[in-house]
Amino acid sequence: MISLEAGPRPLVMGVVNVTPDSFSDGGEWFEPEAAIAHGRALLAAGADVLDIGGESTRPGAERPSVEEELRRVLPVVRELAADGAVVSIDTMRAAVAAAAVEAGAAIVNDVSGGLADGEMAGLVAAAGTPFVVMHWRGHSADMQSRAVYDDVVADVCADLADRVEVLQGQGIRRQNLIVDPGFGFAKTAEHNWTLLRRLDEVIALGLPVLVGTSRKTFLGRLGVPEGSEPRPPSERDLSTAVTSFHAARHGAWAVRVHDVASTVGALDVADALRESP
Ligand SMILES: Nc1nc2ncc(COP(=O)(O)O)nc2c(=O)[nH]1
Repeated sequence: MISLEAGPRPLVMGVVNVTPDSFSDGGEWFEPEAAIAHGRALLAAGADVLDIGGESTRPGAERPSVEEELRRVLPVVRELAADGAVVSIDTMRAAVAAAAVEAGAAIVNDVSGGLADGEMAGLVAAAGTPFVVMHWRGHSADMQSRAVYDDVVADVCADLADRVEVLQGQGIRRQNLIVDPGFGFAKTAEHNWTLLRRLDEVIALGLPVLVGTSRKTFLGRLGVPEGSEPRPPSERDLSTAVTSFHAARHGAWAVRVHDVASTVGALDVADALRESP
């Protein structure tokens, strides 16, 4: 069973997207065998958890059917859980979460925090699994139109606190809840940087915090002239690792990354710099 106590070092959640169109690595691991092999490679590189997703959340992505999402993720969840890996299922659908837990998933990671499927909270409450509640303002198709805040950090924290309240009222135990500010979801680049700068305020909610900045576009725009194309996702792992270092220094519970090795290295540096107890 995974600990939800924030340790001195964040857990590393390795991303396995079994999708043809994820922004960050779309199509690379679409076949089950490739996805399983990739998951094993991430474990070998030091991942503590593997986050398996069958639906791309990139802006404008077409939603697969439930049957298609199940077809994509179940063989991968089953095989990697059978290896003994701690697997989280990245889904907004209760039916997919239920089947994945049945197949061995230990965590449900829902980018909608239970908003996209009214059955999700009951399923998670009954399953008793940890539940990642990410800050979300609607499906990717038009989410950026809702990237409007008075104070993005205060608003995101208030929204997350409200969701946590509602989910507890729907039977999910507080000690099973993890929050995530949802970098890149209904957020501009400036919103993402502000959330990172003031990460302490998210941590102050008093729940484990998952940070998912990996390969997101705001990192691709670093050092790129205004108006030019951002660097491709494959060139964003170094800056991702530095955000993992930052997350570690602020006490995040876990970081969700595509490239595990570079983040493990960054967390090793954070460990070395930590005042010895
Ligand atoms: N909890 C959580 N889950 C997520 N799932 C997908 C993506 C974006 O897609 P990707 O898998 O291609 O990174 N980002 C997050 C995130 O930031 N937090």
